[in-house]
Amino acid sequence: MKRGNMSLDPLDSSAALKSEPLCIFGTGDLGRSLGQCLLQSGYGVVYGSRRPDSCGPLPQGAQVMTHQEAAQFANLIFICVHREHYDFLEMLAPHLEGKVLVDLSNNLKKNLYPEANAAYLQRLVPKAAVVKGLNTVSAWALQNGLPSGTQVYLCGNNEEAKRAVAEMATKLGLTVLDRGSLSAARELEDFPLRLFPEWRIPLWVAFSLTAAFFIYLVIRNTVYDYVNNGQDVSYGIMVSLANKVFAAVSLIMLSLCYLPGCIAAFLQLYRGTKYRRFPDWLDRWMLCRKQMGLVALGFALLHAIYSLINPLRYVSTRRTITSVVQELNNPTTFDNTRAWRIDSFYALGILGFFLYVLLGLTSLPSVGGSLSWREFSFVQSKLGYLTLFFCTAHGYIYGWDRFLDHSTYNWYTPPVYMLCLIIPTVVLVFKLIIIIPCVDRTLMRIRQGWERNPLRGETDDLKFTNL
Ligand SMILES: NC(=O)C1=CN([C@@H]2O[C@H](COP(=O)(O)OP(=O)(O)OC[C@H]3O[C@@H](n4cnc5c(N)ncnc54)[C@H](OP(=O)(O)O)[C@@H]3O)[C@@H](O)[C@H]2O)C=CC1
Ligand SMILES: [Fe+3]
Repeated sequence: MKRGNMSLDPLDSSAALKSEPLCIFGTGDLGRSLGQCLLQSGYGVVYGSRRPDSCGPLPQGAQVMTHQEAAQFANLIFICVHREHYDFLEMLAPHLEGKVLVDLSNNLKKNLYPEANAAYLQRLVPKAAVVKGLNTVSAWALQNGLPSGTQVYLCGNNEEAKRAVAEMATKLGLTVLDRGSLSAARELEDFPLRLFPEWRIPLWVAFSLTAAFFIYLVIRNTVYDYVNNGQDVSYGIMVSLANKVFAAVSLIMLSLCYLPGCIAAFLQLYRGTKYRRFPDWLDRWMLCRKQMGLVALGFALLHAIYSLINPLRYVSTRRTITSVVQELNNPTTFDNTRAWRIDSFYALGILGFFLYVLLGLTSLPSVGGSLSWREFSFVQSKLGYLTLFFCTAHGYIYGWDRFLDHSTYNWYTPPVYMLCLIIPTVVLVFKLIIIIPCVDRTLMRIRQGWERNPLRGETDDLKFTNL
């Protein structure tokens, strides 16, 4: 490494930064993985370490020296050290003057310190240009190859410093989002601490529905049988009853993926414009539709597995296979209509489940990304409604002629398969209304920017939504 080749002019042009080595302080997990990526992308890497002679294996081609020496070799320095150990940087401050310091640190929990780590670093080394960023990628992901287009965030007060870091990140295959000045650092540091934010509502809905249906079924089936008929059917809780709950939750959650789209369409029709904000609750609901659908798919999968073992249990506990075969072969006991009903019930269930899986697959970024916008919206909207239709029909055929039979209403309560058909039916009826040609035409015009009452401009309320 020739020192004579490089420019020590701080915040030099990014081209100069690229030709000179980049420096990494810290030879831990992140430092090593980042160094390896940078070397693979053609950058030279020099490590600054407390113990340059005994710091463990480093990526091939990297050099290691003391912090002070390493700092002289580069203008861009990645700080891969925990914030708790930043005090050594204060002593180094004179050697870091004018350098770009990239703060990658994260904390163990929110609001652990009164100021953001990057702001603290800036305070320790006031004459350096601190850029906060890249802290959302893990050492593991760097080592195992980042999926192309992985988003990273940057913020900092020095535009040129940010540009240099952004250029380097782009070369690593990352997509950079500039979040503004260093005051955004705390927000960036909180990103890795988020715990499934988009999953919270779907999981909460799934948990609540499961608990409610489970309790409801235990009371109206198990307890009812015990009290009224003196029969102990509590063994059914583990499979039959659970299977009913999974089916109901899955169907309701699938319909909840499509209900907000219908509500939004009616709102746009009512308002006569798409340029007004949806209520916050509707926005939040729409943002978690994908997760809602995946949770619904999970429950459908459970329902499919439980349904497969359910008849086996039935045969082994209540009847023998021979008796079932005898029943089927006896023309006096064989009911053709019932057979049609059962076969249609299974066919619709299997088709519904197949489409469900297809929907789930296209929501994977690697599959969805390979589809055009039209293909994606065809699968998610048209096939989605078809899935909902099949699954709802599967439920209706299950009920068949029992909807009007008063003996199914134990303690005057409707069975779960009826309850779980309410929302899907409402959604399908809404959709039918929306696709009536005159309604559909008006909605299309609104979505293309037409306004019924253009003078009523609510410019601060602008919202462009593609449903
Ligand atoms: N690991 C990860 O996936 C990610 C980590 N981060 C952040 O990167 C930073 C480093 O994480 P990680 O690499 O996992 O941590 P490690 O503990 O693996 O490495 C930290 C490195 O800091 C150096 N160090 C330790 N103590 C001191 C000290 N007293 N003074 C100076 N340097 C010291 C050491 O290097 P040496 O012995 O060479 O001096 C050590 O290897 C943290 O702030 C973390 O939040 C951010 C995103 C992802
Ligand atoms: Fe079913």
